[in-house]
Amino acid sequence: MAVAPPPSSTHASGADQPTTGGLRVPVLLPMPFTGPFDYKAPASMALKPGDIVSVPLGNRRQTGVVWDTHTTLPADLAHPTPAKTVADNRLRAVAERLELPPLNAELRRFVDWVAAYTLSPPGMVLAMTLRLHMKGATPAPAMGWIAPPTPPEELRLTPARQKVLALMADGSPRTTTDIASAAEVSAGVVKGLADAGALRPVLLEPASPFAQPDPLHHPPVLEGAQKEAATALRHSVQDKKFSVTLLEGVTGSGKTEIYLEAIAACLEQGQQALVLLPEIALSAQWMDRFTRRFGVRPAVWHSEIGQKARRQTWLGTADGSATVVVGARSALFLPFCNLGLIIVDEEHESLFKQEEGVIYNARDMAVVRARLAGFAAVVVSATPSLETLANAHAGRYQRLVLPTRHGGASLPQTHLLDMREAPPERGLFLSPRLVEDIAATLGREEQAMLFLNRRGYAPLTLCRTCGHRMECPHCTAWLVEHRNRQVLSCHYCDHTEPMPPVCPNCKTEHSLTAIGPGIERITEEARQSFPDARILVMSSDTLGGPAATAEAVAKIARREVDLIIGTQIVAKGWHFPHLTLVGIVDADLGLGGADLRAGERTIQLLHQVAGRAGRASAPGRVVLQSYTPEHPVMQALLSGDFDQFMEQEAEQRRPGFWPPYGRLAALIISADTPQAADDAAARFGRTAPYGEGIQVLGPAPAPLAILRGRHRRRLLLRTWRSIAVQPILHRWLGLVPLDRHVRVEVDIDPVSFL
Ligand SMILES: Nc1ncnc2c1ncn2[C@@H]1O[C@H](COP(=O)(O)OP(=O)(O)OP(=O)(O)O)[C@@H](O)[C@H]1O
Ligand SMILES: [Zn+2]
Repeated sequence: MAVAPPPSSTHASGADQPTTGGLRVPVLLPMPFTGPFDYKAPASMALKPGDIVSVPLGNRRQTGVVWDTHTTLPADLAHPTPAKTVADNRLRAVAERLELPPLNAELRRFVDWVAAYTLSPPGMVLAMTLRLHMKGATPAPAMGWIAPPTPPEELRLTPARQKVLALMADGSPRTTTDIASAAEVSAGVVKGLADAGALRPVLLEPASPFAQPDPLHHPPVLEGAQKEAATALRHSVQDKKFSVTLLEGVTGSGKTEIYLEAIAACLEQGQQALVLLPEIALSAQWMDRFTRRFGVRPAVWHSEIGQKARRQTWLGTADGSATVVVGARSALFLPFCNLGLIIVDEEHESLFKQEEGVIYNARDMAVVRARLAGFAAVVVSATPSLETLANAHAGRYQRLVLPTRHGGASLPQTHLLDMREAPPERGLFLSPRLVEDIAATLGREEQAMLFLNRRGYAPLTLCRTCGHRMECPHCTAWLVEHRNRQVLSCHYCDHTEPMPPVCPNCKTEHSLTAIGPGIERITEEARQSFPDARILVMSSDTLGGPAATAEAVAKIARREVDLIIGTQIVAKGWHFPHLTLVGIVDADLGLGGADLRAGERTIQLLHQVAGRAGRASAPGRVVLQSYTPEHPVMQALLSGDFDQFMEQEAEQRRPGFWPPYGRLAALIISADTPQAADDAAARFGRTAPYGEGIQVLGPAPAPLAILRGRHRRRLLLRTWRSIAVQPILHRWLGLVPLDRHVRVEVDIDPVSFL
C-alpha cells in the first residue's frame, strides 16, 4: 500500500542559507517523489545540507538526505515544481542524524543535474547513491591487545609466552589472530596472558580495508606517442580544471598503460580516481595490470560484490580511504570526497547506457560530474563513438592518438571471406577455408578464436511440417534453443520451457528443426572438425561469474586451450599473447534492423574482437565470414580505415539532424492491452510538439512490440542540437493525462531502439 507522503515543498527559489537551528529543512528521500519534503529540524541537531538523516514517512522510518533550499540547475533543465507550503505546526520532525559522512555539494548538484536531464524523480537518482543499507553502516570497532610497559610480577614465562611478549614489546595494539600468527602460538596463549594481566584489551580503530596504491611502484618506460600522450594526460589532471580528453589508439597500443599514468598523477596530488569499465565482472586481467603498476588492488564496485564490500567501498569513497575505484556505471554515484579524475574505458560501449529505472548514459554523466566539480575526464577507445569524435572535432574534447601497437607488434591482417563463393557444407556454418586456417594455426601450436555474438544453440526453432515458429508467450521474440540445458528460452524475459517432443501446432513428431547457429552449435561443429583441440567456450552461460571468468582467462594464458569459442565476452580487452587467428562466424549479424547505429556498432565490436589477434610477437590474422562483403562496414574492416568510415557515417547523419548533429528523446508507452497502448500513443501523437527544428516520429509499435506481456509503442522526438529537449518533454508529458495502467518511459539520447 502506498504511504501518504507528507505534503511537499520544493524550494524553487530562496536564499542560500545553512539550514541550522529549529527550522524547516528539505529532505530528499530515495523514492519516486517529485522533490524533497519539508521536515522540522530540532535546533540541537544543527543540520546542514548533505546530512544523512532518518525521518518519519507514514508510519515508517526512512533514510534521506538534507537537501539544498535552492536549485543550481541551468534554466534549460530547471523545472520548478509548484511549492505547496505546509504550515509549521503540521511539519514532522527529523528523527535522527545518522553517523555517516554527509553527501557533499558536488554530489548533490550531480544528483539534481542527472534527474533533470533524464526527467527522473531526483529521489530515484539519490537512490543510486544511497544504495547501501544505511542501518548499522558504521562497522563495529575491533578488539585488540596491548602489552603494559611492565609485565605483572608473578608471571609464569613459558617459551610461547616469551615469544608473544617479545612481539608486543613495540607497544602496537594487535588482534588475537594477528598475535597468534605472528608469534606462531595458539590463541590460548594470548588468552592466558590476558587473564594474567600481561596483555590489556584496547579498541582498535576500524582498519581501512584499502591499501594505498603507490604511484611510484612500477612506472612503465614510455617513448614516442605513448610518452606524449601520458604527459598530456598528466597535465590535464594537474590543471585541476574541467577537461575531457579522448585517448584513442589501435588495439594493443597501450591505452590502458597510458591512462594508468593519469591515475598516478591524480594520486600524486592526493586525489581520488574513478575508472568506469563496461563490464567490471570480466576485469580479471585489468586488476592484475593495475596491481603490477601500483602494488595493490583498487577498490571494486559492481553488482556482484557482497554487502560488506559495498558498505566498505561506499564509506571508503566518502572518507577518502578508497583512492582508486574501478567499477561499473553505478560507481559514478559513489560519494567521493576528493575526486580528481574519471576514466571511461571503451567509451563507445552501449553497456554504459542503463536502460531501466533512471535511464542514463554513464559515459555522458561522467563528463557532467567532471564538469560540475571541475576536474579531468578521459574517454578511451580504439573505435570512439561518433558522439565523441564530433566533440573532438568541435574542439570540446582534446584528442590524443596512439597510432601503433606497443612493442613492435603489428596489427592483424584482415581477410574477407565471401560466403557466396566459399560456402560451408549444408547444415554447417564454417567455411572450409576458415576450417583450414584454424587447422594450420593449431598445427603451429598457436591459439585460435571463433566469435559469434549469439548465445545458445539456435536462434529459431521451426516446424518443418507446418512452419510454426517457437515464440515467447510474453514477448515479440523467438525462443532460443539451449541444447546443453535442453530448453527453449527467451532472451528478453525469464521465460524458459522444455523442448517440446512434438510441434505444439500440428503435433508432428521429430519435425522441430534448429535454424541458424548460436555458439553451442558452432562448438558442436568445431568439435567434429577438430576432435583433438582443447576447446573453451566463453559466454555468460558457461562462465558463472568473475571467478570463473578469471579462471578461463588464466587457462588461456597457460596455453591449456587451443580454440576459444565465444560471444561478445571474448572481445573485452583481453590480452592473449598466443592467440593469432580470430574467425568471425557471422560478420553481417547486427547489420540487419533499422538501428541508427547498426553500422557503427558492428564495426566497433568486430574491430575489438579482431584486436585480440597477434598482440605479441607472432603476427595475427582475422577472417570475416560475410554474405555482404561489399558492405561499407566490411570494406572498412578490410582496409582498417576506421576514420574514413566514421566520416561517411557523419555525412549520413548530418543532413537529417541525427545524433550527434541533433538531439533525440524516445517515449516508450506501454500498457496491458494493445488497445490501451494505442490510445495513449495516439494521444501523444495528437499533442506532439512542433516548430522549427522540432520533429516527432511515430507513434509506431516498438520492434519489441510486446515485452514481458506489456504492449509497447514508441515516439521519437528529434530536435536541432541547439534546442534543449527537456522543457519540450515536460510540456508534452503535462498535456496527456494517463490512466494508471499506462506507463511512459522517457529515454534521453536513446541507444536502443527496441
Ligand atoms: N610502455 C609499455 N611498457 C611495457 N608494456 C607495455 C607498454 N605499453 C603497452 N604495454 C603492454 O602492451 C600490451 C597492450 O597494451 P594495452 O593493453 O595497454 O593496450 P590497449 O590499447 O589498452 O589495448 P586494447 O584496446 O586492445 O584493450 C599490454 O600487455 C601492455 O602491458
Ligand atoms: Zn520473453
